Amino acid sequence: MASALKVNKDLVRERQKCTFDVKELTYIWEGGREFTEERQRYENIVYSVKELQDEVPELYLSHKERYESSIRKACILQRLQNEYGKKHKVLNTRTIRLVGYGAIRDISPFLLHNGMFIQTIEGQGTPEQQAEWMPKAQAMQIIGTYAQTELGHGTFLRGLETTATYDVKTEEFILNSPTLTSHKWWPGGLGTTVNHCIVAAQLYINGKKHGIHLFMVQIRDLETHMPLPGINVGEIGPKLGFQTANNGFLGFKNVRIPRKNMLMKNNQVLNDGTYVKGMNEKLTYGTMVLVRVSIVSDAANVIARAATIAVRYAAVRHQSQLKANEPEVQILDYLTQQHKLFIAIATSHAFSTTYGWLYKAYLQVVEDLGKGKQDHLPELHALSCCLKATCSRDSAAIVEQCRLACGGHGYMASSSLPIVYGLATASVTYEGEHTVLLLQTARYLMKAWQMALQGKVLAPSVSYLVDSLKSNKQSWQNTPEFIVKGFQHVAAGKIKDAFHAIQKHVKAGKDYEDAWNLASVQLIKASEAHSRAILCDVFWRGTIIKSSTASPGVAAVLDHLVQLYIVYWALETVGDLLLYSNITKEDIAVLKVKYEELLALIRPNAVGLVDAFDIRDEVLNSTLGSYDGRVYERLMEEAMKSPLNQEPVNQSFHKYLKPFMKRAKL
Ligand SMILES: CCCCCCCCCCCCCCCCCCCCCC(=O)SCCNC(=O)CCNC(=O)[C@H](O)C(C)(C)COP(=O)(O)OP(=O)(O)OC[C@H]1O[C@@H](n2cnc3c(N)ncnc32)[C@H](O)[C@@H]1OP(=O)(O)O
Ligand SMILES: Cc1cc2nc3c(=O)[nH]c(=O)nc-3n(C[C@H](O)[C@H](O)[C@H](O)COP(=O)(O)OP(=O)(O)OC[C@H]3O[C@@H](n4cnc5c(N)ncnc54)[C@H](O)[C@@H]3O)c2cc1C
Repeated sequence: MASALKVNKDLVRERQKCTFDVKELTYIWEGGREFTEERQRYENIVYSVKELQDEVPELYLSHKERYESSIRKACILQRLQNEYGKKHKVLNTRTIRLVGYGAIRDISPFLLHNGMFIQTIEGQGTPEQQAEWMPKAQAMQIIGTYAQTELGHGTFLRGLETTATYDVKTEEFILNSPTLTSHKWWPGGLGTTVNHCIVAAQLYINGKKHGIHLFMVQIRDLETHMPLPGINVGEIGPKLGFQTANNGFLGFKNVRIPRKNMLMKNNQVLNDGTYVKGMNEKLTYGTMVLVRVSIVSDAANVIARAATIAVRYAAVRHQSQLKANEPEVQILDYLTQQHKLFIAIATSHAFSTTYGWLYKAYLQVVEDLGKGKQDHLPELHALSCCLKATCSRDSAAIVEQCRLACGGHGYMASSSLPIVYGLATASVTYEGEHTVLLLQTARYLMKAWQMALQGKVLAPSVSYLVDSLKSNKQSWQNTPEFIVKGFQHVAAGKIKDAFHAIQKHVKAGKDYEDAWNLASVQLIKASEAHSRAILCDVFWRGTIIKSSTASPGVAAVLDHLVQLYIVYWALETVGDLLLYSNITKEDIAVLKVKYEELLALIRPNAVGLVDAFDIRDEVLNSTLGSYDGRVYERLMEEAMKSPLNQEPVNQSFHKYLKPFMKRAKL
């Protein structure tokens, strides 16, 4: 943090106004004091390494230079992380990712190694396979990625075209990419970084197709890094964001791998080619479930970054007068600005709380699966799909809202908001495209509704459907509990409507699949409403638990945030509430007043709330959002780093402009 002397006076004043203990909220936000202190300890190590500091801002480097710089830094970070793990304890993935941003600025080319390759060996490998590959992968003697998506298919996994054909004679699989569209396309690190891949391919034994399975494949020589025979590998080029993720393509021509390289925790292929089916074929998709759960946490973190930048900037920035002859006001004092930004703070807390709840459910399912029980797997799949979809989409919308809330300067790359948006919007697509995942949940919701009609016991996350089947005669109350119930009524109403829409099309003679497609806009709306009901319910209940041990000051701000989140969404979806619940026009008028009161209550704590996210300047990397609020000085300092400002006259003047002007005179 900058010394108090240099801090912008508006920020000093804002911090003096704060009514709660910022540190205490940081500990709550991060899941406990020990996590915060660990992260801070690791940050102090990482950010004191001179080699990780940029001489030239990353954005002025070429595509190739940026990649080389990110690899150099990723190697240093990995070494620091390993050393830290040996000396203290293994760092959690959130800390690794967060601190990594402060050095690499964009995505590490090792993200997929650390985020999916290792997890897949762990989740899909037999104990023998884990014993062979885990130590090497953890020590980075082998570097890998998760290569599933192809040019032709990302969503429809059953349509993947890469083949793995078992050769009984040699006890090997032969990998092939039979078409252009079967080439792997997108995997992070695949371009020029990794030497191993987990490859998703269609398994064939004696001409019979057994569907998608995962295979460990070495693609580059460990000494020379040259692609191995039969491997066609490269990088896919620049994208909207993720520039240093080193996404790549990959094709196979008769590449042979030993039988033991198929990940066989679930399904197996024996020496003689006998295929042994596992407990549930969808367990092959297990890593994706874990990453979808993690994306809820990622969404919370990405919003926290954008909110920190935008709120601090709004405290420093003065523009226009509220009253004539009075000084220009801090833009944070405009109610519309508070409306744009405070929901960002509240949403970050909502997602963080929901992640804690979802991750616990994930761990429970993993434990159950270990005992051969898979009862809660469909519920987890449904929850992870709709929450990943909703949280990633909301995060992209909120980051963009924060950027717009910074006016013109939010468009500057040096604000960091464009790069943060690039991260957020990518997550809407990767790990299961938004609409597609909402439809997966809708499939579950349709079954749940059918079960509710049959009077069967429902899983906890959909048990509200039973209540909504009973007629709801209670009058509306403007309490958080009641509004959450209102969201559940909305979700149940939309689920019911979508269900009836399908039935109507089926009765009219359509196949179920066509009826599904015809009802699919309603189906995604039902899924979204279900997500919102879950988010509000979990956030509300989670906050009560957190507040019960917090100091009064912190408990009060947590209460303001959760109420703001719930009331905001009630007002955003007021039409739905009018349709599906007992809310009245008068209740809505009361909610509008309540919302404005909450904005006023949060206003004095706005800067304190984003300070409590405790995001270091290195991670923010923003001219607008740094702790000291030296916005204008930093904008000018960063502009001066432009290569175009390193010489008084650029050569293009003599080469093009001057001759052009001369010709123009004639
Ligand atoms: C400096 C620091 C260093 C770094 C440090 C790093 C530190 C570590 C970082 C830590 C980590 C942070 C990570 C964040 C960022 C990660 C970035 C990731 C990048 C992106 C990666 C990717 O982007 S990687 C590819 C993802 N690509 C998909 O995401 C495909 C979607 N496509 C499907 O996933 C299937 O295609 C789709 C649609 C289900 C249909 O699958 P299908 O056709 O086979 O199935 P059907 O639809 O027919 O469904 C038949 C029945 O299966 C049920 N079911 C389906 N799936 C199920 C499942 N998973 N579990 C249970 N049940 C399932 C379903 O519910 C039905 O059940 P029922 O019959 O009872 O109704
Ligand atoms: C930054 C980034 C990193 C990535 N990293 C990896 C990686 O490391 N490894 C990897 O394997 N993959 C990776 N991917 C690929 C990613 O997982 C896929 O792009 C994603 O799953 C979406 O699939 P798709 O591209 O085939 O989209 P498509 O399915 O072609 O989507 C196009 C449109 O079609 C619609 N659509 C498709 N199917 C349906 C349906 N059934 N019903 C209704 N609408 C439908 C979608 O809603 C969307 O609007 C990455 C992608 C990105 C952007």
